[in-house]
Amino acid sequence: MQPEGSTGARAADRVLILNPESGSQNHVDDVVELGGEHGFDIRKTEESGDAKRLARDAAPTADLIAAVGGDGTVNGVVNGIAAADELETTTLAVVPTGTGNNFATNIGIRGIEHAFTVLEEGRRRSIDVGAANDRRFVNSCVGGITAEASRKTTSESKADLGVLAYVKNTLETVGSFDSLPLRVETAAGPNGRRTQAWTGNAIFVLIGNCRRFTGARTAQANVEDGLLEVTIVEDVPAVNLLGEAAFKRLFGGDSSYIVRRRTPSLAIESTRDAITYSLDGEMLETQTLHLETNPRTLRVAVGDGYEPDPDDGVL
Ligand SMILES: Nc1ncnc2c1ncn2[C@@H]1O[C@H](COP(=O)(O)OP(=O)(O)OP(=O)(O)O)[C@@H](O)[C@H]1O
Repeated sequence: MQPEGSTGARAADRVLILNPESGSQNHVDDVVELGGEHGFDIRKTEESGDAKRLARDAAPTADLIAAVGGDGTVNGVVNGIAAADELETTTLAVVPTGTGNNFATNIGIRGIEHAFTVLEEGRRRSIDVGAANDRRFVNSCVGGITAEASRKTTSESKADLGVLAYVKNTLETVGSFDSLPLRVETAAGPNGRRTQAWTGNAIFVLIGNCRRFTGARTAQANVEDGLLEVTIVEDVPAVNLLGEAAFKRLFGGDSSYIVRRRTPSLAIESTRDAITYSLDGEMLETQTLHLETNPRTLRVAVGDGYEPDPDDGVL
């Protein structure tokens, strides 16, 4: 049986992986119609894990895979393409139908129709992919967010703060904060940067591939430099975190609670319990995490607004 939206001959070349439950869930008809017009074989996710499985199955024959959903769906699709070992031969397109859509925004995709224009006419760029133990991420990996706070974060807050919305919600919903006793070791990097170790109590550790953590939603990092942007939020007295302005100040340039590093790889060891990490919004619990970038390994269709190096990126 041909899957819904299939156009036969080109079906295996172009596969669209659609999460019908993402965002406000009213995008399905529009996407199925546009996908059909653009020659996509359409496969819908039915439960957690499907985006990865469908992408892994499609990648060996597909030239172009469109991930339709939010950051979690993009994450699943990228993990699936990686599991098939097809990162360098399959192009990823993103059709943003999630609530946050951080990654889509960073690569210059403005909406559903625009995404289809971009996948036909847009530039292709090869961007860095983050690896965290055996999983991949494109945007960010954040330790210290609770799974419950992550689930309860509103779309308005995500639209305002991006992934920092989860951090803010964790601060607001967790009564007494247990800080994370960590050892963070960053590898030697360019410009004479040497291996460095940081040991102490943190409340969050944030690693950005596509994203840096300055408090502004649009703080895109250079995604083609082979480096991860590491932000450690040191144990802060709770009183310093009250209110929106205080929260944004915490991540500001002159914050005394922030340690920043840029590195091609790092290891984070919790000296107590396992920590919950959010990889593009998908959870992972572990005591030891090894992170690295695979420089310029994911081919992505990008919009005109995408800038590989949004600023000189000096931290
Ligand atoms: N058919 C489905 N039913 C229920 N959950 C699903 C289904 N398909 C995928 N999922 C789950 O949806 C989540 C991904 O949602 P996604 O992140 O793409 O959208 P979102 O949360 O609305 O947007 P964003 O992450 O950008 O805020 C994953 O955790 C996945 O397990």
